[in-house]
Amino acid sequence: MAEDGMLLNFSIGDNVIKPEAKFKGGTWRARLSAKKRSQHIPTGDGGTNRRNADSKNPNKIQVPSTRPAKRQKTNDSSRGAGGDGGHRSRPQQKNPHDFVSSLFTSNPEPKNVEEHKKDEDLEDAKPTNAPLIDGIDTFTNLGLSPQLAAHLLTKLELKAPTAIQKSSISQLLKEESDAFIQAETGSGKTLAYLLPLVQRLIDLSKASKDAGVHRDSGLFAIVLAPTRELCKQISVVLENVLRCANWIVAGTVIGGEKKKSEKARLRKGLNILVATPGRLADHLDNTESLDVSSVRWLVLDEGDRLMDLGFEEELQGIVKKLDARQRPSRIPGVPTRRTTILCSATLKMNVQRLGEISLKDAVHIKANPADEDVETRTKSEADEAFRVPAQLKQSYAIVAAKLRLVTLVAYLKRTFIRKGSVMKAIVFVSCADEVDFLFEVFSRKHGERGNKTSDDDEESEISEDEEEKAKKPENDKLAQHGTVAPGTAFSNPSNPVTLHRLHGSLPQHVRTSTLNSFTRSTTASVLICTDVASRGLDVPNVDLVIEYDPAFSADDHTHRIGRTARVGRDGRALIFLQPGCEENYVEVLKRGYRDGGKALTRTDANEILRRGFGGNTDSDRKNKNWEEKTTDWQMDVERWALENPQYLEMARRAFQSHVRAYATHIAAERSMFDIKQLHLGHLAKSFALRDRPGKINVPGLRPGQEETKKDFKASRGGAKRKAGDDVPALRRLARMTPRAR
Ligand SMILES: Nc1ncnc2c1ncn2[C@@H]1O[C@H](COP(=O)(O)OP(=O)(O)OP(=O)(O)O)[C@@H](O)[C@H]1O
Repeated sequence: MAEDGMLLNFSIGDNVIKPEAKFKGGTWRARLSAKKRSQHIPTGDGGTNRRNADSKNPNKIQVPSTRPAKRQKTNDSSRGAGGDGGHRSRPQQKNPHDFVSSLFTSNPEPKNVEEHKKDEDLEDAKPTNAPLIDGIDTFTNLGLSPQLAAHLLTKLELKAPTAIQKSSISQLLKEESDAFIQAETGSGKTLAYLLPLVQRLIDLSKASKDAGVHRDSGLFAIVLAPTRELCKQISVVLENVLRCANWIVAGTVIGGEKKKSEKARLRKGLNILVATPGRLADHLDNTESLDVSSVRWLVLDEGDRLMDLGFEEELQGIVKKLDARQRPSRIPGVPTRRTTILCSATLKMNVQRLGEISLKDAVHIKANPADEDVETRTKSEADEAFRVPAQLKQSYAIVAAKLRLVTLVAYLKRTFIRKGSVMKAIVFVSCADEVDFLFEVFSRKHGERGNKTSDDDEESEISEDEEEKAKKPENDKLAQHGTVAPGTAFSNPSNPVTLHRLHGSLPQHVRTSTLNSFTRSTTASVLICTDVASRGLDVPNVDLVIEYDPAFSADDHTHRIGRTARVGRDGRALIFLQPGCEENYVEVLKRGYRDGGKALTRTDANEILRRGFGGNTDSDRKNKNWEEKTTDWQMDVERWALENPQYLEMARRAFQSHVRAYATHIAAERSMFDIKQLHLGHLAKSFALRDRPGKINVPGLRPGQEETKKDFKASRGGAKRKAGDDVPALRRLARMTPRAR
């Protein structure tokens, strides 16, 4: 049943039916309280005592409430979990099971009622990031050597270039000018800059027959990327391409391993270096054997992100050192000036600032030169312009704060109901603590539960199946690290799902192996992660991206959903928005499409719950069984948290970090993600909390503002700034602990 425990307990005979007594005499107040006492309306101690007495009565029966419960009540606080910040005193409850769920009451309604377009009603849009299979455009036509083109075809199975590869290969092979490469996510931008680069080095080898190009010839190109994961990925693509020109040597310096081994690699000699800016800056200062005098190509992959993460100063330093140390090369054919290439799906005009550091008269390379020209649009239009692959089906669900967790689990249950329909899904959240919390909730073992639900017997089969799977040697280590586990919350006997978690606070080797495990997985898998996995990562077969917490900026959103619908494949994305100001974000989502957002649909939040927790029949719909089942699931998670102190602490931390992270949406979007509009009590419920944790150090919050401001100032003063922290103070604050990526 939906209610967890009793609403009213009373012994039969004494209390059930009683003739209504008449009260005469005394003041009206005395008459009223005598009447209330006779009707068992608890007043002060008397009520509590009666309840206690009744709870000991073996004849007690449970009577469901006829009145909808308005607010949750907890046994450990006088503050309402409804989150009104009030301090009304409530009778103390002795038992955590004496609790009334308010999951479906007092939820705000969406302000915009929109016509529901169904996914099936949408026409499939033609992919905009697929290879050009018209037969006219081939890698050889674009100027790549037959040897390299043959290698791409036979060894890497790349039959034709994508549109951005077509534009950039021809441009970068024939001209020395700096360039911005801007194209949708998953359109093959990595090869768009690597192929011309490798071709130029192959050409150099041919031009200098005597000396040839080998590892001692000098470092000719540096590729910088913001994260280690991305650097590793770029380096794998590069190694694969270089298998047809194995005299050209590439290497990485990205940190996370001993500097000594990186130094040894640099000393041996490299022709192409892939690096993170911080680590490269370090080696430029401290590693004598790193000779950059011959560097003629500098690529800044995810150039806008490099700016975002506050790498600006480091980049400026790197560029200055490259300029100062540049010397004429002894290898014939090496260009005299250095070419800088910036690359991203969301390159906007603000990146010109980065351009001013290092780019001169840069050419803007776009996938389709006939596309509307950025230069011809106004600055604000250009700033707003970001495109998502046309075949990507995006939807949004307006989900009330209290219903967020149950809606997520319902959606995932439904997604994985049948084997094979969805292979991999990524769930993005705003902070590391929330990743950890959701991972625990969704991989709960039965021993850790509170009360058993009727579904448990069915689920125990899944659990055994899943445990078998987790025994696989490759997952063993990760299971020990606690980053891979059976996703018990949405697995079913015919389709066990493996759960992964990833964020920036995990040790690097765990991050790498968790990501590898998810990438290589050939069975149903879910990755819960922060934005550490949003940029550039190329994981095959991601069918679905869920933005459980909206991204901190529209750009980040573009990159997140870009993990699906890559190189012409289909993909779906769902974003959770709360009723109220967040609904305005739909307009931002629409801007990502050329057609004004026809491929953007609204998914009904109740429908998600009904399909996840109930059935599809009309009677299911009518009798609202799904509401009870949903409430049971929620109550079960709440009990699990209540009964396990470490999980309760985890839930509280996740809630607090989430609220802090919420305050760090970019200024331009803060009116849509307004922290003052957050209903903290309701939100607590989606963290399995019956009461909202008391103190959250976020400026701008309603209760305890003075105290909050003090805390904010204190933490700002005392904060140690980490590399990669952002410039605005608020974002820095949020990154100190909660939003480690
Ligand atoms: N010409 C091609 N034909 C088929 N597949 C390709 C081609 N070029 C690249 N790919 C594949 O497309 C995938 C995406 O490439 P890549 O990661 O370079 O995209 P991207 O545009 O950089 O995406 P993001 O903006 O998300 O970083 C990779 O798996 C790559 O192997």
